[in-house]
Amino acid sequence: MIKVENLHKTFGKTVKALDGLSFTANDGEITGILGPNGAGKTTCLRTLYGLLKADEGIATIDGISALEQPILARAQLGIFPDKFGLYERLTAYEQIDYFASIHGLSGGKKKASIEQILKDLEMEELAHRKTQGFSQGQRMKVTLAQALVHQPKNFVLDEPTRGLDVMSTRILRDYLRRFKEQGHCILFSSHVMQEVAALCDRVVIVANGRLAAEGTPEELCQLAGESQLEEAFVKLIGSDEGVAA
Ligand SMILES: Nc1ncnc2c1ncn2[C@@H]1O[C@H](COP(=O)(O)OP(=O)(O)OP(=O)(O)O)[C@@H](O)[C@H]1O
Repeated sequence: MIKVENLHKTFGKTVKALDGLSFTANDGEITGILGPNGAGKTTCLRTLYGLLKADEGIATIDGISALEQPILARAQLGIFPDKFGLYERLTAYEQIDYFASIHGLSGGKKKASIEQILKDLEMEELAHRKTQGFSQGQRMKVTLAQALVHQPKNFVLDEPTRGLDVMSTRILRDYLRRFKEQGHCILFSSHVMQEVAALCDRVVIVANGRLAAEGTPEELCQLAGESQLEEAFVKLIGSDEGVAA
């Protein structure tokens, strides 16, 4: 479970990226953070990864403070970055092995974890090929495997489908649904309305660094008195700037 309470972050003297943001992402659910450009989504996620220190507030992953115990909190987290930084001279297996070692896995446990994730992602045949020349879908699978080889309970993705082709997006969506069914907590940021409506159990709408509304897509539509999430979103934040349909 990921919890954010009254999170504040100011850059320089004037840019208030987070202004008291609070929300919870539960286990067994996919939670989407939806907000226009500059709303504070990435700043919030970077605080959870331990890459940024909030000025004020609480951010916990399974009850562990990302601000006070960032390394321990980070160990409970799989992170899917917005760019796939693969080491092209290594094989897929070697890359996953490297990330497994960073997460403290070794010996038989490491081997078993790598074999499990290769099986889960149906990528055994790719395992011993160098990643140079991999298709986008294959690169995405390696990135997913790297993020999840230590079997974290929580998975955070920053605009995961940005730049992905249709096939890769489908593979990713299917995997996220399966991961959720196993009881994991999934949190992803997006400003793509269709993606959020199709995948999320709960949506957290962020605007100007604050929570504008939260609920299931249906609840948000009801709250705004609209039948489409896109219309509800525009009504709830009072603008349609920076949002993709
Ligand atoms: N390192 C930084 N230094 C200065 N300002 C920053 C920094 N990081 C973010 N900001 C500012 O904080 C605000 C929130 O940015 P953030 O990247 O969190 O928004 P976002 O919701 O992820 O936007 P997008 O959808 O465009 O990625 C913006 O005004 C941004 O310019």
